[in-house]
Formats: sequence, structure tokens, C-alpha cells
Amino acid sequence: MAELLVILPTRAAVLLLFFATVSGSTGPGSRESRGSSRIPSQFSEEERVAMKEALKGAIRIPTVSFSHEESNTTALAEFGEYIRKAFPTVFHSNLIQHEVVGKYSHLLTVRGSDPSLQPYMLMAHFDVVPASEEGWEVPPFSGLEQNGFIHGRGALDNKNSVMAVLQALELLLIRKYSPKRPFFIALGHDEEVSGTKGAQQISALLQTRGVQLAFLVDEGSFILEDFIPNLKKPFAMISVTEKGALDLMLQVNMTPGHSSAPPKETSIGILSAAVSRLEQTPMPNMFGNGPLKKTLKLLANEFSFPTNIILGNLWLFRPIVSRVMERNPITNALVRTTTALTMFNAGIKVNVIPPLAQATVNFRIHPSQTVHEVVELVQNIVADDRVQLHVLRSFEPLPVSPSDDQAMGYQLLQQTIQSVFPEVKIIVPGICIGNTDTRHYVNLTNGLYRFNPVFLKPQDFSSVHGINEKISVESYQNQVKFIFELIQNADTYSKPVPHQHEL
Ligand SMILES: CCCCCCCC/C=C\CCCCCCCC(=O)N[C@@H](Cc1ccc(O)cc1)C(=O)O
Ligand SMILES: [Zn+2]
Ligand SMILES: [Zn+2]
Repeated sequence: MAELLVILPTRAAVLLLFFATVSGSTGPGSRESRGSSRIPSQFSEEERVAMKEALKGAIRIPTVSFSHEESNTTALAEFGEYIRKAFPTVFHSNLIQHEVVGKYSHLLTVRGSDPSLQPYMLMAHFDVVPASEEGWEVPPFSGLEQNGFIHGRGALDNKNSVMAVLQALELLLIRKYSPKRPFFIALGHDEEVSGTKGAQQISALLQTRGVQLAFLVDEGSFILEDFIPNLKKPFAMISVTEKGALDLMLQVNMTPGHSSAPPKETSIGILSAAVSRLEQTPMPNMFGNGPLKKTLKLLANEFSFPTNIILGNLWLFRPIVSRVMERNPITNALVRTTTALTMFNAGIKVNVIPPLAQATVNFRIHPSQTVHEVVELVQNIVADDRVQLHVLRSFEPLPVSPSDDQAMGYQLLQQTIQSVFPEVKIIVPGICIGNTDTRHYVNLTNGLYRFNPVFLKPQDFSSVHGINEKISVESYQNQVKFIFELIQNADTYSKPVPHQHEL
């Protein structure tokens, strides 16, 4: 049965009861008790002001993840209190069950009036990477509004999504909307340090409850503008897969000694040569495999001659296109496993030949490769037995989620983009070059989609984890509108009838 709500759980009695309980928390005559009729996404001036003020307040709480071991737990707890106060209707609704998972993450289970419909999940995270004040136009945790922009760490990554999801639901509930399709909201507190305490625990909890999701939506892609030369129109990229990752530590041990009589080679020299070989020998170009072909085919029509012909005939022009893509760091990341030398430690004193040198390399693995293949390639490139390789952490690229006309999550996102952003005429599936919390949910659904309904230019991309991160007030209000529409679209979605030849 395709529209299974849950695979019947043994330990899920509570959840099932919760979903199955007759809806209608606001009494007879309300819209809630009448079921889900469409509510226009129009917000009063007062609501718009409240929306942006709520986001500013969220940015002011410094929920920084410093490392796996260290985060600002006081701020994480404060954030929990903050959202409860900012969205009282959500947190008091008897349509919604709220649980704190892994001490600081939040799982909201929203009951649908039709429990036979398979639930979906909206995801976001509220931890942020550190930010010192250096280089910022305004302090990173000030949430100041200037020239129509709300500034601060988390404005794009990813407090905007946390707040927009809760805000949209708050506004729907205030208007007495009663969702038909059940859904979950998962708000992680440690995505920036890999999500093992937040998203991974939420996923484990839902698995014990036997939940299977129709699809989920998380951060990871945007409505992109000016990312491709000669493509002036914005295009929405819904990432349907995500690169894998490998953190590899390279280590060289040599006998220490007096620097006045150095050996021919030191641990530092040997390691430097090895990492330099890695940097100078890019991983193979995998262009032609994976979802990028579909991305380019859909984009082809938007270019003028001759680019349209070149992109439309990759069977012939593949070598040229793949070489052009290699030239830019972002498009290069789409065609291969990338190699980034990120840490280097060696030496203890200026006149001591160091015994130990260590370097850490961060690889982002192309969807057509595996962790094992990359380790083998590294061994061949380094080709020096004195250099030991230690895998610190790794995971495979994520499966490719469907983007055909039967793929509910993809279709719902597409339909909502078309209605909220009618100026965006191009919607393409893509590859997420960074990692998100979605990887913790692969057992719950094959519909993993990464999309933020926000316009992004290359300079905005640099502000994510960089300086002067900001979102325009208009952009944020549109993000709320998008979620407001998406929730309602999920309630009215019906699978298209397959074409004759597909039957
Ligand atoms: C032809 C088409 C052109 C397409 C241009 C694509 C542009 C890319 C635009 C947006 C990509 C945004 C990716 C953002 C998601 C990244 C989130 C993030 O930073 N995650 C961390 C997670 C992580 C991983 C490992 C750790 O030890 C800690 C955290 C990341 O580093 O990936
Ligand atoms: Zn993020
Ligand atoms: Zn991030």
C-alpha cells in the first residue's frame, strides 16, 4: 500500500493513537473541524513585522557548535525556550506533539486529519558555525536590520528555515487550518558538527516507531542566480543527492634529532610532498555519470546558440563541457571528488627534527564513486609507504532521490516554487556539494530533497560560514509563504495518472 502512514509498529501505540485521534482542537464551527480548506498566503503588516522580529531574536542567541565536543549548550537550551515563546500556537496545539531529543533538538509530530496519508518531514538546524566580529559590517549575533536585510550568523544557514517552518505553521494554525496529511518537523542542534546527537537520534526514534516518510525537505540548495556565465535567469535547484565524505589523516613518523645535522628527508618534507601530490592530482572527472546530465539537459534550452546545442548534445560535446566545468571551484565540485587540504600539524621546537607530521585531507565524494575507491586512489597518488593513512570519518554519497513526475516530494516542491516564485521558470534536480542532516534519514525514505526557497548569488554563498551572512526581509517573508503553501499543497496532492506507455 503506497500511502501507508506507518509500518505497523509494536512500540508505536502512542504515536498511532496520536495520529488516529479525531482532529479538531478548536471546537465546532471552526475551519479546523471542517477540514482543510485552502488558506491564502497573505499576511498583515503586523504579522510581517512579527515574522522578521522573530528571526532577529533567533539570530541573537549564539547557538554555536565549535566541535563535536564543544557547543554553547546554554544558548541551545535558550533557543528551545525562545521558539516556545515565539510560536505559542504551535507549542500549545493539541494537533502537535513536541519532544526534545538528544537534550536540545526538537521533534514536532503534527497530526493529520487523514492518518491514512503517508507523513513527510520538514527539517532544519539551529546550530551555527562560529563567527568572530572581524570583517563583519554588523556584529554577527546582533540580528540587526540594515537596508532591508537581517544580518547575522545563521541568517541563511539555517535559522531562517527553522523559523520559517515554525512561523508558517503558527500562521496556519492561527487561521484554524487543520493539516490533512501528517508531518514531522525535525530541528537539529548539531548539524554543523555532523548531527549525531540531534538528527541521528531523531531518526533512530522514528525508526523505533516504524515511521516511513513519503519524503523530506532540508537545507542544501537554493534558487541560484549568476552561478553560470551567460545564464541570466534564476533557476531553482532541488538537490536529489549529496556527495559522500572522507576525512583522511596522513601521518609520517621519523626519528627525531638535532637540527644542526638534519637527515636528507624529514617527516615534514615527506608529508608535504605527499599532500602536494594529492593537491596536484585531482580525482578523476566523473562528468557524464549521475544526475548532472539531467540538470544540464534541462538548462540547455535556456541558453542561446551555441551553448544550447553544446549542452543539448552531451554525447558529442561531453569532453568540452566537462573541461569548462573544471575551471570553476563550484562546478568543479559537481564533476569530481574534491580534495581539500584542511589541517597540517608538525614540529615542536625550532632546533628539533620533528618526529611526527600529520595532515588532514577532506574529500567530498562524487555520487559515482565510493569511499573505498577514493582511499585506493589516494594510496596510488601518495605512493610512499612511509606515509600512513588513517580514515577518521567517512560516509558514502547519498542515493539519488526520484525527480520524475511520480515523485511526490519533488513534484510538490516544483509546484510550490512555480506558484510562490512565478518568475523562476527553470527548476532542475541537482547535487548538493556540502553535507546535510538528511544522511541520517536514508532508512526512513527514498525521497530526500534539499531545497531552501531563497534566492542566492555567488557572493551570498561565500557568506555562508563566512562573513556578513544576511537575508533580505522580503526573502525571509517569501520563505514563510513558501512553507505555508507547501504544507497546504501536501494536503491536496494526488499522484498524477501515469502516461499510457508507463502502464
Ligand atoms: C550547473 C549548476 C551550478 C550549480 C551551482 C551549485 C551552487 C551550490 C549552491 C549551494 C550549495 C550549498 C550547500 C550548502 C549545504 C552545506 C551545509 C554544510 O555546510 N554542511 C557541513 C556539514 C558538516 C560536514 C562535516 C563535518 O565534520 C561537519 C559538518 C559541511 O561541511 O558540508
Ligand atoms: Zn546548514
Ligand atoms: Zn553550515
